[in-house]
Amino acid sequence: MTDTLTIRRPDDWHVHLRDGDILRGVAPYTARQFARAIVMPNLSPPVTDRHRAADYRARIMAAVPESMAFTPLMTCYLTDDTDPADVAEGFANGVFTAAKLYPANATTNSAHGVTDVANIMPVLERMAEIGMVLCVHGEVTDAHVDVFDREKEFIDRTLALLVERLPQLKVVFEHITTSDAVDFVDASGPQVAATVTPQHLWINRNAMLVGGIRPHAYCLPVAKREEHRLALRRAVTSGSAKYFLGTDSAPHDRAAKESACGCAGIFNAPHALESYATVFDQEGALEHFEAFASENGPRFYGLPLNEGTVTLERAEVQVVDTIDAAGTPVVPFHAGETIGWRFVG
Ligand SMILES: NC(=O)N[C@@H](CC(=O)O)C(=O)O
Ligand SMILES: [Zn+2]
Ligand SMILES: [Zn+2]
Repeated sequence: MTDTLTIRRPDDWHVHLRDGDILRGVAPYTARQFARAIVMPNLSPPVTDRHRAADYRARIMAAVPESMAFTPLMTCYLTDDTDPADVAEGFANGVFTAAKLYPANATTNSAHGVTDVANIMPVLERMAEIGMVLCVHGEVTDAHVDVFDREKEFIDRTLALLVERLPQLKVVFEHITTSDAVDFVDASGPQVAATVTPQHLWINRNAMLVGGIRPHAYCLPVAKREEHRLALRRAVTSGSAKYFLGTDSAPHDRAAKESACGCAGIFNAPHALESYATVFDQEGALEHFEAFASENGPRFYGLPLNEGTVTLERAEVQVVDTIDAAGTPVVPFHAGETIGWRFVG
């Protein structure tokens, strides 16, 4: 049995660091484990152009202790009015690493998102030309579609057509939650990849709804049936280069989640790597963990692999009930539970 695990330093290809005080409270948790992170642009107001992205990047750098070598990789929040030239210039200048498609009103702070992918075709065509990655929150927002079917519907109505229309465009289907998404990614060419969160590998929809309604298990896309969780576990541990680590760590004030209309999002940054490692261990697939955490992502994005390593050891770690994120109480994923791996550094 392996009792320590040393891997190339990993990256997080999808994280919400927020802004203001809570940014200072949460960013060090990500910077402690990951060399780089793709930072989501769904602030209020959203990060819709290269100037806002450069300013936000500076605020993130200021929030991370200097002793931590961490590089935030910025994304452009696409709207119906995004200027292709601004996106391309931001990419050329190294301000943007990717652009983010939020279907309007699909999730937290997505009201300014795209109402119809047809509206951003010129931006997407330009991105395909310059090799810039599109990150996608893949859910339809049609009120008639059941919330558990929104990811599958998005594949059928939007994503399949987009990939067919722009075969060169690099697309990350983010935080996938269904076997339908796994099937789609597996059947697509090498320009389509996916991230998977720790929570979707750990919980199914029962975690949210059995024995009481549990707001800290609520995120979007919502956790699905057990068969989907198992399909996600098989996908990430298969050794396929199409899957990589993206936590979707999404902190919200405890009170905003424990509410009559609780916010979507799970704060998993404090023990993200240990949570994933435990899954790979349980599946007998630790040999594929390093590629998932540290290699598949940078190769897909066309970025260098990190130098340096991190080490995990087999040990019982008790996860605290609440974290004080610079004044905001936030409940972490696995709160009150024990995880079987410890992050050494
Ligand atoms: N995942 C979530 O449930 N919430 C995210 C938004 C998102 O990634 O969809 C957030 O910003 O809170
Ligand atoms: Zn999302
Ligand atoms: Zn997210």
